[in-house]
Amino acid sequence: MLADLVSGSLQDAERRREARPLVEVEAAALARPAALDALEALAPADRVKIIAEVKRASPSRGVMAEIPDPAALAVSYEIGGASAISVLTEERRFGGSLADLEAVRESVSLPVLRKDFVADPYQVFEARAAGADIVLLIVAALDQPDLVSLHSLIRELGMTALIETHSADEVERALDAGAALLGVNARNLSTFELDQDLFGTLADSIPSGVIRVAESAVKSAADITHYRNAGADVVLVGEALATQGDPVSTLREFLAV
Ligand SMILES: O=P(O)(O)OC[C@@H](O)[C@@H](O)c1c[nH]c2ccccc12
Repeated sequence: MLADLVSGSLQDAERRREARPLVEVEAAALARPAALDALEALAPADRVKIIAEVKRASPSRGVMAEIPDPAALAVSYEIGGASAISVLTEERRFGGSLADLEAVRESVSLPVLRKDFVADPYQVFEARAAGADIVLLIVAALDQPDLVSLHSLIRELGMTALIETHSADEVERALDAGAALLGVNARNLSTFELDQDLFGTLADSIPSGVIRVAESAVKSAADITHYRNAGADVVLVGEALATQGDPVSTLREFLAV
């Protein structure tokens, strides 16, 4: 399933590349104002930080939120106290787009994360051209040389990689690749099963100095507390915020733990 998601994203990138060749996207990426410093925005603090996600749909849940105005949702996230905004740009199963990311970028002053199945340098240049500050790299979707080279490119463009893992081996690979912002996804992207305790199991193997991000499976403030107690510096929340009528108060409640 993960392989299908990656190949779908790559096919979509190929289609966009026909309309807009790499040289053009590269020029647009370099013309952007410098990326925001995500490591500073997400640095460990005496309170938990939240990356709030603009998420319409997922393979496991189907369509969950219409989100006619992703920029307005992102503004609510900023008002509610989020430290960064994640935008799904995967089109086929998550219903996102780079246009969503650009709209969000124009409307908030927080770092913005491109959440997609990135496996080709073209997608990294696209992310920067659209104004992303952070790019997700999923260890399970990449071999080690690609993980290392995509991470280098992300840094060369002044951005930060959120390197996502789902096992002890993957944490080791992320650290070998120089991860400074390391995510543990509670959801297995091949089976879609959730394991909310995985973060706690792996947290000790992440050295201090690396920002620890717990991803997925937050439904209530108690889940934020669960991750915080297990050592999370940052929690990434999608569905619980995107499907909420009042994301500002939900976020404030999540941040009050
Ligand atoms: O909606 P949730 O359970 O709060 O999860 C958000 C986020 O962690 C999830 O969307 C996600 C984590 N890693 C991913 C990789 C690709 C697509 C999506 C994801």
